[in-house]
Amino acid sequence: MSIEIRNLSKSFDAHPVLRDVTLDIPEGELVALLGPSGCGKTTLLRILAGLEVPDAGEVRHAGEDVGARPARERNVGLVFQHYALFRHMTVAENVGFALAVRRRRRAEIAARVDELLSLVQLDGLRARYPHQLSGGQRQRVALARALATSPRILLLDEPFGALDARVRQELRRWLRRLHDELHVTSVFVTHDQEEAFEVSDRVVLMNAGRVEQVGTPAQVFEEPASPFVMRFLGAVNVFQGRVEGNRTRVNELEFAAPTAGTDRARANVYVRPHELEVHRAPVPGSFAARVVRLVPLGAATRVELSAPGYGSAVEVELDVRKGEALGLQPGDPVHLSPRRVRVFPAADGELDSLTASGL
Ligand SMILES: Nc1ncnc2c1ncn2[C@@H]1O[C@H](COP(=O)(O)OP(=O)(O)OP(=O)(O)O)[C@@H](O)[C@H]1O
Repeated sequence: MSIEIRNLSKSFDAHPVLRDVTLDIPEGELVALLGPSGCGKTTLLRILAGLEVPDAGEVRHAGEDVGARPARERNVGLVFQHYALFRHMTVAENVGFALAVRRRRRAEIAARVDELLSLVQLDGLRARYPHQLSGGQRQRVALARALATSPRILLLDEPFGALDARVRQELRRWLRRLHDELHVTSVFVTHDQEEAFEVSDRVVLMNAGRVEQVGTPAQVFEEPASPFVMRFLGAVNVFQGRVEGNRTRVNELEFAAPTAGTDRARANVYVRPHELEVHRAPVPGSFAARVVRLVPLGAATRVELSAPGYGSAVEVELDVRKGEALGLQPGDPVHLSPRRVRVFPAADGELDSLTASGL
């Protein structure tokens, strides 16, 4: 079932938490709401579920305004980070609970529970109690329970947030495969970029109650719409520039002018660490730097450098073989050339915060 969100706003104690949020989620898509803590992801999810009432705006399911429908009539499945299972019930009883409440026939419940337990690959654990399960298994039971009534929409709020890194990774892949099988329209809240990218068809980046950008993982990473998106999606170097005509100048280097807000005299040039090339000798478009530290990261090496005029903490990520070929050592003089940059107008006050962070 598709979800259309129109101009949603919500405040708590006069503090705006959602500001004019508009979003379309097509039928069968898995969308991740991604953003820093407090940006309003959970509030948006709770409004979709009917657990919270917006101050303004509309939520439609397949075109129908569901504002007046209470949560139990919205046919949505919910999985929360700590959506505790019933402790005194077995796995099978937990999964069948919603059907028992609806007074479905015993045989029907048993068949559906079998089907769901096999779907979440927990057939063998049906007689166990929640305290006899691992955290990952519990969340799979919670998901099976949420799916019991065949909801048309699945809402997941940091479902793997309390699990350790390896289990999280396994469950992400598992959830993605499950979604490919079921195609239930799903909204997944996370503050973890990797998780959002791995699981979802599209990512909704939220910041301070607003939607900053919506796109596929590749789109938001490759074409960030704002400095916020650029900074939120991984490490980035920021060089302060001056806009001169249709160029942005950073010391001796020139880049394109920002596409929006060109009335501003200052712009920031953003370069991802893997998009900076390291050379032993100067090349056109390069600037001088000195290696401070090398950090092995497995398949890549992080090189930390200082570059007068560019910053005392410039970061480069090198493929490990390229790093070996260059044979870098702390103290080595090198030259850096950006392979790809994004240029955004500098916001008021941004210069100060960048200066404070060491640039
Ligand atoms: N019932 C409530 N009463 C008052 N303030 C609330 C309530 N629910 C949420 N808030 C506030 O609204 C803001 C947004 O909260 P929300 O839980 O939606 O953010 P979030 O992006 O999901 O954050 P997190 O990732 O930390 O869960 C926060 O400042 C929070 O303190």
